[in-house]
Amino acid sequence: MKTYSLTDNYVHKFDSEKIDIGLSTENLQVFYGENHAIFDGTLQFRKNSITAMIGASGSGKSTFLRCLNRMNDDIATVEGKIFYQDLDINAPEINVYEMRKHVGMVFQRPNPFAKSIFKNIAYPLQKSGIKDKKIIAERVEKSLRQAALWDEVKDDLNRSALALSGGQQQRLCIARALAMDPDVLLLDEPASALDPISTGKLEQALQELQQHYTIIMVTHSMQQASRISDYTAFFHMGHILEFDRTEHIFTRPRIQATEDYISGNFG
Ligand SMILES: Nc1ncnc2c1ncn2[C@@H]1O[C@H](COP(=O)(O)OP(=O)(O)OP(=O)(O)O)[C@@H](O)[C@H]1O
Repeated sequence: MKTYSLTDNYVHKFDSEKIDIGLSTENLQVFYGENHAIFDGTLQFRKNSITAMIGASGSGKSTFLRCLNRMNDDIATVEGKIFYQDLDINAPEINVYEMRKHVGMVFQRPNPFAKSIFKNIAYPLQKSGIKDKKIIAERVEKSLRQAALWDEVKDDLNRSALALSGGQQQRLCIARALAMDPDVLLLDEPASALDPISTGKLEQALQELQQHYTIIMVTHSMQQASRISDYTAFFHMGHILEFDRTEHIFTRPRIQATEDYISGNFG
């Protein structure tokens, strides 16, 4: 395996006076016991954009992503700051349940509830205190439309979600996250279990959503990152070695490790 400098990096910084930032991290460090998994993760995620996180297996992408809505609370020690609308989401006064309504997450494997399509979305809304049936029905429809699933399921919302295809289930999970009205959507390899047609539909849905959300996505597919993301962060051994506009990363990266990774000469 080639060795690369871990201090030679380029992380583009936005002028936050001019550019809206949906989420940002400062000096994020993550430890699993003795294992130092993330070193100094300082990154800004632009609003109304898709940011892809790429890098080899074990480079820390999922660890970083999971910190962004505190999914690592019980399994790792997280140091540094994560800001959502000027709030440090790790501050003691933050209600994690409320915070996750603003920063939603979709996992690698679709994980719908063993309930109807309608209830998959209605149930979390009811749990969050919304009782009005009309509002719930409107939210179900809106989020299914946003996830580009409505046309495929509208005729039978009482069908079991488990009877949907994997790709449909993943879009249902996106709809479920969107129904809570988040600003930020985190996705951990959302298409890894999907066939190319389902992946295409999912990517199309994400590109529509990008107009209204801050989307942050871990992907193993460099084609996917280059097709749909606006910005790309390249991770290596727990370090963010490069962060820039996706077109720069894929056409003229500044860091040797990035160039080797995207051209398949890595390791
Ligand atoms: N729950 C955990 N407990 C202990 N160590 C973990 C845990 N999750 C991840 N790690 C370690 O943290 C490091 C980063 O792993 P992480 O899963 O974040 O990488 P990744 O880039 O997302 O990898 P992949 O692409 O394979 O999903 C690795 O050394 C991994 O072994």
